[in-house]
Amino acid sequence: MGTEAFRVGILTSGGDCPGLNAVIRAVVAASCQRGWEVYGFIDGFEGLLSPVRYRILEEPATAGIASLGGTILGTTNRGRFATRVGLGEIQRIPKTVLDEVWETVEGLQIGGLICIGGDGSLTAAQQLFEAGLPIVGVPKTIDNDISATSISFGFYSAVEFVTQALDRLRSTAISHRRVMVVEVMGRYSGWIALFGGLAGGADVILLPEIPFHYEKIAHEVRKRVAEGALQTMIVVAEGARPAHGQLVTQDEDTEKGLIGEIRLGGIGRHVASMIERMTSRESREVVLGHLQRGGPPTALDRNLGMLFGVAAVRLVEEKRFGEMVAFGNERVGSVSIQEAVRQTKTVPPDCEEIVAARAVGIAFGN
Ligand SMILES: Nc1ncnc2c1ncn2[C@@H]1O[C@H](COP(=O)(O)OP(=O)(O)OP(=O)(O)O)[C@@H](O)[C@H]1O
Ligand SMILES: O=P(O)(O)OC[C@H]1O[C@](O)(CO)[C@@H](O)[C@@H]1O
Ligand SMILES: [Mg+2]
Repeated sequence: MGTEAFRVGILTSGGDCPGLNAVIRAVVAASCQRGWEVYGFIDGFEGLLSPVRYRILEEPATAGIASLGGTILGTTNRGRFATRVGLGEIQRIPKTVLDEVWETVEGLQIGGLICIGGDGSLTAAQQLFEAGLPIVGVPKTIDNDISATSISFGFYSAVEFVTQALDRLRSTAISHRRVMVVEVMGRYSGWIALFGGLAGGADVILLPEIPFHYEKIAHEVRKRVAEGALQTMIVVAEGARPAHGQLVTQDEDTEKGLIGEIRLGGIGRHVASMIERMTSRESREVVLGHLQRGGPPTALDRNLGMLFGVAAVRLVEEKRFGEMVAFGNERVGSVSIQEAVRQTKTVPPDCEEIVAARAVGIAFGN
């Protein structure tokens, strides 16, 4: 690296996620070990545009942040870097925006820019790399929808919260003999619904990957009532939809001109009202929403964040730009960002967890 101070940039982009601060902490600590300076850009890629906003991250100031939820750098999934606006739809970042990023990175003499983001932000990072910028990617997602890494931080923190929420909701559902419909995040992937639903003892799990039939769910509820069950717990992924129906979305942001990914949400209410109508069992819906993303990371997610941060610094040191840290074969390695964002990782309908769930009587509405 030579003796002159090397400067690395870091940013967090997309929805926030438990474990981001653990990555930031590891990047700062590992960079300091090498005598590098770390510039943390504020509010994701937006901080690279005029007026450029960054903080110089020093080692002592980041000690202890790994246990904190959110990101000390701020993040956004709205603005001038929209690349994904629906399942499989990719947009190009305007050249004027790419040119401005170039000027910032060149002007500040950033030798490597570590972009921590989900599938959309990494698609943006790939476009910056193609424009010649020294980009290294770190996958972050509560949705677990990034292929090429078998695991990413944030997911298990979200699953833990869903599990605890189901434990609580069951006792009130039992007391009132109700059907409880719990809507969870995950966008177009059902991982949070599946893993949270299994751990939390759901009776019915509705996934984007398995279009459902209301009649099948109603049949399940009636069967359970006939068998003496006091409650039925239904977990529905925000991206789940009936076999002959549409995704339920919240379009207000797009109407307000805030460009970014389509917002999903609202299917829980439809399921609860249909099931109440079809079975005459009182039903309630609960949307867990951003509670799944907030709060401190689990121990696993802190440690994963640390491993990913250290690996990202190593990629910068080795000038392996265009690569993303990835977990596979029980170790941390890397893959090209291009490869990593090519496909959304969805739940295979015949995966081990679903086969096991069916074996213990959990229904999927199909
Ligand atoms: N500055 C930005 N301007 C516009 N869109 C952005 C910006 N930064 C990220 N995005 C968009 O936000 C979306 C989500 O980002 P990303 O995939 O990184 O996060 P995520 O973990 O999937 O979380 P979420 O999808 O909830 O934001 C993507 O569609 C991406 O294109
Ligand atoms: O911050 P927002 O725009 O509400 O994002 C919500 C989305 O972000 C995620 O939390 C993470 O991708 C999704 O599960 C959810 O659809
Ligand atoms: Mg995403």
